[in-house]
Amino acid sequence: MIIRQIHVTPVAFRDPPLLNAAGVHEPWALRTIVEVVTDQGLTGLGETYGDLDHLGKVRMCAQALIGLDVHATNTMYARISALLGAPEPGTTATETGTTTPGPFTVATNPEEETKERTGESPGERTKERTVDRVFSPFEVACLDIRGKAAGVPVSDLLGGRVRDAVPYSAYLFYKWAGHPDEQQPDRFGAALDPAGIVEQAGLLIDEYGFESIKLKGGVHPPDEEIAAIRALHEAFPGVPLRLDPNAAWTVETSIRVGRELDGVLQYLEDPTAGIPGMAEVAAAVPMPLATNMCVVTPEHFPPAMAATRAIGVLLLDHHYWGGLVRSAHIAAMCDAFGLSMSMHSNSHLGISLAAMTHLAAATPNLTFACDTHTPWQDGQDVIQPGALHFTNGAVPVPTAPGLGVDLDRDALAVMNEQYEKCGIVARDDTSYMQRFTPTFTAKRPRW
Ligand SMILES: O=C([O-])[C@@H](O)[C@@H](O)[C@H](O)[C@@H](O)C(=O)[O-]
Ligand SMILES: [Mg+2]
Repeated sequence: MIIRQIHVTPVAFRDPPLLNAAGVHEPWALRTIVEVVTDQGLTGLGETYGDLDHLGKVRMCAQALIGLDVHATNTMYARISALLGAPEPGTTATETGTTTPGPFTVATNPEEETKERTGESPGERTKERTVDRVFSPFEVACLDIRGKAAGVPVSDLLGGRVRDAVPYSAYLFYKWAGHPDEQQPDRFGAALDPAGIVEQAGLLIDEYGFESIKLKGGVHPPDEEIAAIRALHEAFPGVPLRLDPNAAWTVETSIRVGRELDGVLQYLEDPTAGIPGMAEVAAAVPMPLATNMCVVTPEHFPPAMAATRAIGVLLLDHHYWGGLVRSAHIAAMCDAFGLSMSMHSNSHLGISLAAMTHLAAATPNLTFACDTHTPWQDGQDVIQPGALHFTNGAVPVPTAPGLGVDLDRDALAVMNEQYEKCGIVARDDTSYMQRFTPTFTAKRPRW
């Protein structure tokens, strides 16, 4: 099964004004859709970030994969590494480099970003992180093809599903009623205080049946966010709750909030920046700490696990851990270290939701409900309707061959046109926020 063509299409879709520590979501979210076509006419789908710099890398690397067999993912990874100037897989990295925009709310330069995560000098593997992100959509597309050729779902290629449906959590955001320039509230309305957050939770739970709740924090002073969590606890007794301020707090603030929310939170996600700070907090609060910020590459495991454990829960994300098979290896590592697992999300479409669902279904130790931004897409998608749906907050694992989703070519064309017209080329929550609040800074820690 030789790769003959690869189509790389940037798309944009409407995104509500969701608030976070970095600012606010712009009116359009970007993604890149990858289609791999083989000599036998089989097509596989992948989805990744849409920022221009990343898109350029995906396009450049796509050319280098033509002529390879869809099983040759090691060769694909090596070719992408070489093109992006990363060290050969299996050798020691010696250079620092640039990173593509990824899953982190705050855009920092790579050196500061690494320092923040690990508390150490810039990691030497920044380029490998970029390789993982660029490689991921191609790997997913190849697995889609391999599943179609073998007549089995992707979850079977990952070891087989251990659950028939993957639970997701209601991912709540503080938000404005609508984008200020549009002067029209969106259907989700404003959520700026505990009552608004409880109302939003009610809406998402009614529509999707979610049985866990995550609140994106780091927006209001911590006491207001504690009040929102308490209000959720009261309104939805027994429903597991998580709070994620994206490292907007100092170690002291994190410890205070963690202690105040004893018995209320299932876990506290990235309260503070860096492994050393997280370790200090973890030692002083009653609940486990989770992360998608301070452990994002294998080299972060040893410092995160040393002495006092910095984290108890890892949020997996195949978009930056290098695809589905590499993510399964990370899950094995979590098992070895006794870490629990959940799944991280950014604004995404249905190809990603399908890939996330297959991965979570085939990962026995991923036992916490996963994050998803799906409700915020509000029905917009590049896949044909019907293949994925939520029942009691869970997505039944597709059983059709491959990912089990088909591209809606008309929708792809419309979303590509939206990309061309929307005028956004990279996610920038901070600058968008500063248009309305010029004094806003994404400085961390803020409280
Ligand atoms: O969509 C957002 O604003 C989130 O804050 C996202 O960018 C984060 O990467 C993410 O969901 C998280 O868990 O940190
Ligand atoms: Mg997070």
